[in-house]
Amino acid sequence: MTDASENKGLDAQGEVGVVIVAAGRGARAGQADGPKQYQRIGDRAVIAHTLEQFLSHPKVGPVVVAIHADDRELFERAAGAHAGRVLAVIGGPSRQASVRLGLQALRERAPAKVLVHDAVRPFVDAGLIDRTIEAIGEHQGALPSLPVADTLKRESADGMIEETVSRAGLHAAQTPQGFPFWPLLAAHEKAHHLGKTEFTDDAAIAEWAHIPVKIVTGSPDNFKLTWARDIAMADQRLSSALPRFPDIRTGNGYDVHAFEPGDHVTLCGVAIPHDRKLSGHSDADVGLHALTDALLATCGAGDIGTHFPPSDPQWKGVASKIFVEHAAKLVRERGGRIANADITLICEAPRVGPHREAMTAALAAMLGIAPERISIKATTNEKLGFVGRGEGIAAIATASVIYPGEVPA
Ligand SMILES: Nc1ccn([C@@H]2O[C@H](COP(=O)(O)OP(=O)(O)OP(=O)(O)O)[C@@H](O)[C@H]2O)c(=O)n1
Ligand SMILES: C[C@](O)(CO)[C@H](O)COP(=O)(O)O
Repeated sequence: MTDASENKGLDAQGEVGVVIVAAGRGARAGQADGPKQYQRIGDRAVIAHTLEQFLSHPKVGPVVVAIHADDRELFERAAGAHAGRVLAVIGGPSRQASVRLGLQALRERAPAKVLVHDAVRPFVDAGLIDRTIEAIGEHQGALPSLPVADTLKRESADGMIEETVSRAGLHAAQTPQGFPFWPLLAAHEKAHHLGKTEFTDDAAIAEWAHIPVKIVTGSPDNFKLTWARDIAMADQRLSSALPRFPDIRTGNGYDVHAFEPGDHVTLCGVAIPHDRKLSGHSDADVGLHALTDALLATCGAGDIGTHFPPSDPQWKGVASKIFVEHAAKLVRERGGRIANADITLICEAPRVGPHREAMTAALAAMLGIAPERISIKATTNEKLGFVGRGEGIAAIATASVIYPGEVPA
């Protein structure tokens, strides 16, 4: 459970505890693969978003989450690192029962105030939490709500309109609903003992127990995920905003091969007639070797020698295409998408220009990306050094890959 050290969890009147109810089955949302609080929206589960809002709030102290007995694993997986910062208790057969059990788990800690929130309202924000906490008095609860905007109709048993109901003074209730801790716990326990189980929110129990409740301004964003379409809408909203810190990685590679007697060189997958060949264990395609290293570098997967040791006879004379395709496969297995690849060949001869198009097409096929995402350039070394003396060919390569998720903080 979170602790209240260093003033965290304290407001002017004392500690603020939180009960998040997450034990429902989500029958109306009808998700086949688990209750709505564990559905993924954006990059995390609904409940992870909700927990984050409370756990990052400076006035929030101990947090209890009421979960269903069948959902322990789901909860721990969905809440991730947050799971260790809250107390998970088993909820009851109704929201009301889950709230009571959550409040009872806070009894020992006895915070001055308590907020009760639906796990399935992931768009609660710090301002709303603040407004609610501030409005809680020693003998008064606080309810965020919005005035009803639509005209209201009562339906008759035969599906016709029976009457138009005035919306004057009507509000749609949201959570978190805030209360002084002891009066709310007492009201819940009394209702339980009297078998009163009809309350759909805590403000209704407070009303029954004569605890005055003040309205604070809710937030239109703080909607409850009730139906499947609400989950889809929440996901769309978050996904369109993501990612804020996209995980774009760049890798580079460098390789050199010396000339030896022969009649062609293979560069970027294309055989080019020449008066010598490049020496090497494989086909010595220096451009593809540099690119293989660049791709592997984007996911920390070692280098070409790690995967294809020159000491291994099975790679003797093979086309270097298989090295690049292997590296691209490792990238894809990690969810990566290759954004572009850029190779510079450094040689006095042969001339690369006439083969550039064929090289680009070959690389596009190896990487499974569009040709315009590939750049192949060549330069001489101005007759300087080993390249300038025509002793061999060097290549440098850069690859950019976008991986799923965000760069961790
Ligand atoms: N026995 C229950 C029932 C509901 N809740 C929680 O109360 C919140 C609001 O309830 P609702 O939207 O009605 O959720 P469900 O009960 O899961 O939905 P449904 O009624 O469609 O089954 C949710 O966070 C839900 O997990 C709970 O903790 N315990
Ligand atoms: C608590 C609540 O979210 C306030 O609007 C609502 O009452 C929950 O009701 P439901 O019947 O469980 O959807």
